[in-house]
Amino acid sequence: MLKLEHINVIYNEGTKLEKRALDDVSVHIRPGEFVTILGSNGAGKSTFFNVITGQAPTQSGNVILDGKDITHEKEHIRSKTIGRLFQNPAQGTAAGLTVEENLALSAHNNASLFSFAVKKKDIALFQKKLKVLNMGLEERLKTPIGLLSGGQRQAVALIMAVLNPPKLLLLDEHTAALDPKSAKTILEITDQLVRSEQMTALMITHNMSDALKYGDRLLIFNDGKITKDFSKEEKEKLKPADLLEFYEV
Ligand SMILES: Nc1ncnc2c1ncn2[C@@H]1O[C@H](COP(=O)(O)OP(=O)(O)OP(=O)(O)O)[C@@H](O)[C@H]1O
Repeated sequence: MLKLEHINVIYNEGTKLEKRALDDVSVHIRPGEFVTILGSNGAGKSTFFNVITGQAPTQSGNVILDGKDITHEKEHIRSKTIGRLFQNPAQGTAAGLTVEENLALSAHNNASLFSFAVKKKDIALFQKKLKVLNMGLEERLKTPIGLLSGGQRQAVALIMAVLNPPKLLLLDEHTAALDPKSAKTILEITDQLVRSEQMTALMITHNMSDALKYGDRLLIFNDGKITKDFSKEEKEKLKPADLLEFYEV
């Protein structure tokens, strides 16, 4: 589904600030896999996502999505098939627009300046999708999204990301800024949506329990490399404390 072959990313090459963020990374993600990703700060996890979305320049290597080499494809083209959620829900939503206008933007694929115009038939769909969250957000379609709490806003961002299910969903510490209860709710819904829409998803987290509980494969990054690749069966035998030894300090 997604293949990265011998990816190298070096920032500030040839200067004192040179940093090899990804060091000959190769990995094959199979269709429908839900992969969790752990690693210390600076290990290269976000750069890995940035290479997939086209936001990080690669020195060498190839990115192949569904058999197509997208290494040189522009970010805005890739964003049509690759969805991404960030730690800060503000990054995925427009504060000045209402909940329904934000959803309309996603539903109409940001196709024009007026994509946020809400059509009558949209309303029923948005209410149905928001109801799944069990947060009462289906009653708040006319609320400016900036007035929602972080957890509520991230929940809407999640629905926006899967309204037209992407081929690949990248979750970049998307619950890290939320309180434990909201984080749990968002993770449960994420898991449910990934499964029901049969999406391929990659999720970066710093929470070892979540990395073991969710998904069916676990990758561990260290110093620009994938140093561990646990299958579902291997993952099921691990406890959070077992993972500490795989972190380099
Ligand atoms: N645009 C950039 N310019 C220069 N260096 C960068 C840039 N982006 C990342 N780096 C460096 O590349 C390395 C990998 O960073 P990256 O953000 O991918 O790590 P990470 O595993 O996502 O870390 P964290 O868990 O802290 O988010 C770090 O040393 C970082 O400082």
